[in-house]
Amino acid sequence: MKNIRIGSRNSPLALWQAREVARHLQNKNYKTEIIPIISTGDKNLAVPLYEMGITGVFTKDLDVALLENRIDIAVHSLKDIPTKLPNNLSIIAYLKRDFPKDVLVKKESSKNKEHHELKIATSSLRRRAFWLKDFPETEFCDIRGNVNTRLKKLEEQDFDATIFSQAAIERMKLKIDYEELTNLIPAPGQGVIAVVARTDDAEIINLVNFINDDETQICVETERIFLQTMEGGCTAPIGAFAEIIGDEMRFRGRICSLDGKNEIETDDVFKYSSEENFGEKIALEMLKSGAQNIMNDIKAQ
Ligand SMILES: NCc1[nH]cc(CCC(=O)O)c1CC(=O)O
Repeated sequence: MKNIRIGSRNSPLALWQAREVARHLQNKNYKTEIIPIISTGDKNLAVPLYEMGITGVFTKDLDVALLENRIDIAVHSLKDIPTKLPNNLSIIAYLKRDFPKDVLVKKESSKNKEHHELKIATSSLRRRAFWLKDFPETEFCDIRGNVNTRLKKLEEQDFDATIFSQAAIERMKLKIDYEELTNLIPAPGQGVIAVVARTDDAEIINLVNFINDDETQICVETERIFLQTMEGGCTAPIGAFAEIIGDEMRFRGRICSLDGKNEIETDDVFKYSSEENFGEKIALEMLKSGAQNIMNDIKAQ
């Protein structure tokens, strides 16, 4: 039987996610091999991602490995995958979403501080802007590195708290206290593990198909088309979260100016269909009702 070569970034979270995909495949008696690949985004930890000016810093090196046939599939956090993939690469499966939310982690000595008193370390434009909307006085600083590195910096450096994806903390089984941030709409695709392969590799596509979760796919494809329609190639604070409730979809989307002062938000419940993706329609309506102005301001800065 074919040995499936799984490419992964070298971080503990990425490797956990790759092993999760491997476990599904092994359950069906497929042989797997995990091949760690150091990504551009992991090599340069000094610069915030939004300043690197390129998308796909975490995925590019694995894309090349796929196209050079050094691996058969690449496993990624969906939110790290740009909305447009290189020619001949496609997302071929989404694992069931587990934890979509962001969480706040405070250091022990700051645990009694209120939200507006915190100095927060994050390099996410979205987390910063959305937080500033509710607590405009908050001080922020940049932080990079994997989850463990960021937790170590939290203990050692001069800030009170940082914001993580809950999925990261739960997958790594970290024993730390956190607070769920229900107001902070997650990044499109957050909390979802995705598998990328060569579009013309029918054998792998058929073989991996069984791990796809259909509900997750419908939700994240809506979120990602929303993102793609909104951003037009520029990094902005954009959140999107879709969930299926009965035979309806609830979709929450938000775009915010960098300082959190202007924002356009939507919270809709509608009958979804697998033929029509509502993400584009919702984004176009929001662009008309003010989101375009916010995007233009962000581009000008
Ligand atoms: N930006 C880095 C990143 N990309 C995916 C995850 C976690 C897994 C996920 O949310 O799917 C993280 C860490 C974080 O946001 O704290």
